[in-house]
Amino acid sequence: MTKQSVVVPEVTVAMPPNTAALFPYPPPRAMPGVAVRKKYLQAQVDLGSGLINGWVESMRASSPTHAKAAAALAAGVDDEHTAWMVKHPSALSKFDQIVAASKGKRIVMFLDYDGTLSPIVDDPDAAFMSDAMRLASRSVAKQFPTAIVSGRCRDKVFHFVKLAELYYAGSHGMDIKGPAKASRHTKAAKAKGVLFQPASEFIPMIERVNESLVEKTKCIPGSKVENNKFCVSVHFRCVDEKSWSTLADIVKAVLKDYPKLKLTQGRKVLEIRPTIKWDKGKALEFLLESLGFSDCSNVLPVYIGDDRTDEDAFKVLRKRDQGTGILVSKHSKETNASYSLQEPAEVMEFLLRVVEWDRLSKSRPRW
Ligand SMILES: O=P(O)(O)OC[C@H]1O[C@H](O[C@H]2O[C@H](CO)[C@@H](O)[C@H](O)[C@H]2O)[C@H](O)[C@@H](O)[C@@H]1O
Repeated sequence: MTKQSVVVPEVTVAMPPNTAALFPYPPPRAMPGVAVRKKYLQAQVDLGSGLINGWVESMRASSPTHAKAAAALAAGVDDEHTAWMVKHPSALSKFDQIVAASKGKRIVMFLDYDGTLSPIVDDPDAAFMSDAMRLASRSVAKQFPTAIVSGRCRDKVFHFVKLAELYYAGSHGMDIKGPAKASRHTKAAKAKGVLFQPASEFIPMIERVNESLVEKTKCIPGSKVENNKFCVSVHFRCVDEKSWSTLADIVKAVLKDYPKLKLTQGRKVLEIRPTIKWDKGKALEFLLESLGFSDCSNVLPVYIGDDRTDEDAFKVLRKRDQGTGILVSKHSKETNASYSLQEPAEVMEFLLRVVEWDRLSKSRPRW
């Protein structure tokens, strides 16, 4: 791939012609229980009447912090979880299987940030990464091309990670940049300075919606609006559950004036983003192409993430029948990932094992 075809300072992605398809009417009814859990896979939130309540239900179901579930898991009597682990085994216990699949292939590492490299905390501005995790990520990036793929704005996630040698795909992949300095990976792939911003025309609109949300959510204690440049997050984590529906209704009311924006759902967060067909899955494909792996069979993308928005990337891996998707979760969730890890500490262990395995592997072709 030539530099000219990779460096795209501003690219407009065609808007879907019919937004009605994105906001169906009449909306499907909210589903309780297992069905709600299955809705986990559907990141986009419908704005129709009643569905915001369905979303609130779904948010409760997909963030199982309730004592009962935790106790069942601790006591080893959660049959559903046991069955889930059979389908999505630990990437640590299946480590040999994962690295065997990479034989003769280049690993490219994709890492989500919140809940994957840093533990989930109440204050989004305090989601710091440990020094040990930073060292592990740096070691990974020495061996393999490595990208951080986050819902956060690129500058903010860089501020947390602080590693110049990585690729960063911020705002759910709507803001992609290559390493500041050329590395052996970037030299090989001629991808230094990659910049892709398919939603730049939305920045003024995002600023307006951010201001409006800040103003209108002031009345909800604990709510927080975070401007992620190409998207906006409205945080529910510190809001009393009794006020979740009210907060969701406020978001929905603001969004009514912005038909070119849509809602997606994360961990106790609603995310407002442009209706362009771009997501973490597309970002993964873009980065693979930029690295010169578009139609290659000799690449093994490994994507590790914890959230619904990461499902777009897991889906791409499944569709390509290539690579390894790893969901970070202690609880059973519908997912397109093949493996699981319980928490960031396990992610770090996995990364260090991959680095060590690669060092010891004499047969592995080098860059
Ligand atoms: O794609 P990610 O890197 O996982 O980013 C998704 C969102 O992550 C952040 O929110 C989440 O983490 C917070 C800190 O632990 C937590 O307080 C919040 O409840 C989580 O949803 C970030 O603040 C959002 O802007 C990202 O969109």
